[in-house]
Amino acid sequence: MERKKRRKERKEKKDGERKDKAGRERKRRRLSPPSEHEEEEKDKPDEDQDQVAEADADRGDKPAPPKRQPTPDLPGALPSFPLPRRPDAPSKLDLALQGLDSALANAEVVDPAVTRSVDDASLSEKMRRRLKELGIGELFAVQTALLPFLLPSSPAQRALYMPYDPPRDACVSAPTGSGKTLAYVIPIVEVLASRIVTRLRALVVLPTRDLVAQVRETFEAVGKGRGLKIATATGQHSFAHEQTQLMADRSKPLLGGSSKVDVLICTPGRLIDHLEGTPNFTLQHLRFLVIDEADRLLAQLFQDWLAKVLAATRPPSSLSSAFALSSPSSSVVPHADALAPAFASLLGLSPSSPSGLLTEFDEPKASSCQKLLFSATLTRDPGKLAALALREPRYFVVAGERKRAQGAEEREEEAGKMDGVVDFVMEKFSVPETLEEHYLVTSAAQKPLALMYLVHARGVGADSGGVLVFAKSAEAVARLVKFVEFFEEARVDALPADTGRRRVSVKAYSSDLAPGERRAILEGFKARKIDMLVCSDLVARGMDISHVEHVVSYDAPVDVRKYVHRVGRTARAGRKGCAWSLVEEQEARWFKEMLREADHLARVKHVRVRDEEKKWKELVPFNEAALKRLKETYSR
Ligand SMILES: Nc1ncnc2c1ncn2[C@@H]1O[C@H](COP(=O)(O)OP(=O)(O)OP(=O)(O)O)[C@@H](O)[C@H]1O
Repeated sequence: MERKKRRKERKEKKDGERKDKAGRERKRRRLSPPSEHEEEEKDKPDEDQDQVAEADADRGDKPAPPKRQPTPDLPGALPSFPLPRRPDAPSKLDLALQGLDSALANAEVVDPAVTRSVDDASLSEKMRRRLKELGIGELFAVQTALLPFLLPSSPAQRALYMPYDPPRDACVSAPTGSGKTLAYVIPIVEVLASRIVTRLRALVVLPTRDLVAQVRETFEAVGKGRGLKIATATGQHSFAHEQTQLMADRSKPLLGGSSKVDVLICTPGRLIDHLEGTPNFTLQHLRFLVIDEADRLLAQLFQDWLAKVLAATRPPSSLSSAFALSSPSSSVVPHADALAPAFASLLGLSPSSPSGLLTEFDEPKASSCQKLLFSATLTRDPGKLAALALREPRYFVVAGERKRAQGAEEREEEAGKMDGVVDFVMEKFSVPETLEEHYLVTSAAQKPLALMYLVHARGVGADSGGVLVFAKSAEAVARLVKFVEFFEEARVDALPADTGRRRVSVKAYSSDLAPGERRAILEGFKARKIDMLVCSDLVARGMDISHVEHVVSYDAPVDVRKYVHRVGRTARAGRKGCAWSLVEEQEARWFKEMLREADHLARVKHVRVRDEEKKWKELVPFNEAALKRLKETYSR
């Protein structure tokens, strides 16, 4: 009884407290106006709530504070100010194009499928004939786009000097193997073929000696029979030898310089050596300055090479500074021979013949040098491009078919066209359409076996054309070559004597080798005497070996540019090719992230290999034998 009574008292007390609280709340509501929050909750339509939720999801952070509503206008009251609105987030396109050079925003996006018959291009009869002799009947997309720009139909715009209407510069971004070399070689040969006197009129700068040799071959092939003199300067020969090859007259200072060659193909280091140390070496007559693999060269600013080269193409401020670089004895009055028009003012500046009269020499004239930048991964870094002081540059972007097709589905045609620019600006590089890409995740210990599995179970190399294998360093290259040799010995020894016992022949190609050795190995590989070339990133850029069907990144590339250049050694000039990346387990996340950021992951197939697969198991004993021998060799 007593307990029941206490329970009843407790219940009555609680009810009383609850009533008091509700009463206090009612009173508070009567006294104060409804809060903004409450009002909004009441009035907000469902749509609005959805939008807020979407915006929150977009930002991926805490829910936004509720929106304030404008106070309703009361009769006779002043109109209320509109409440501030959160601006819409800028689109990917707006962000990418922000602060961008208008020339780049207006880049010409070229469809890689576009071609043009050599007969329809505005080329000389001699050039058409020569191209056909070389088996070139159709111009590729980058050539189709660039030729009308570099070879306008008006003869005045093909002139060697254009002091009053200088040519515009160009930046060209096109996939690996798309024919960028011919896109500049053909116009240069066509324009220079009209020259009477030999002057240094075209300078092509490349990052490696091997590329210099390759581009020289192209110039010689295309320019055959046109009388142009072509030379290289890479430091492979002595400086004195190069000087004799390049210079016609070094005995007396000549204002117009002297040259035995029309076209010079060189590496930047040796170019600076000649600018600074070869008397009468001048760039004043340059009509073309080509910087191929431009992003790599612009990143190599040793010796400040670019600033010096650009300065040498422009008229100097004084006669003495004109000769400061190549002639230490500036007191000697140079002979006034054929100066380039832009440099003609130097005569008026001559300290020995001060001229008070205004003549044609005093008319301002621009340098006729047209700068042309090429790369499959061209930089869009405004700082680096600004250093080039480009003249009204035109941008040409050969955009991947796949990216354009996707764009066309989703966006307007114009926006689809912008895709190429956006991809270029955002460093999402195109690879050839004919390229198939794969990656395999493996443990570090099983990587050598994974390589040999690709060779013997997936048709990579040997019987299917050449295979290029990239390793991370010269040392890694040497080691891998030894492993493959030991593996092949063990495999072939296990075969019955009547099976032909053909081994995969393998060679190293790295910076450890002398240039002559490298050339011989490359020739052997091109002649298919070598099946597998194991190399460092030395050949990743620009090297054109047409029969390479497979590229294997034995060590994963460190960035997406390296990836693009490595895989681009195959699937060139419209041929098919396969790229394989062996990725160690601990690198897999990073590798995929790298490709995802470049919008490229979806294109690269993940290949899975099971340990119990028959072919894999068959190769295990050879792998073990090779590793054992490798260990013995390196522990000696
Ligand atoms: N119009 C053409 N017809 C047939 N073959 C061509 C044509 N243009 C170029 N080629 C061939 O295509 C191959 C690749 O050309 P090139 O080396 O110029 O490519 P690239 O764009 O400079 O590549 P990378 O970026 O890797 O340096 C070469 O073997 C070249 O001879």
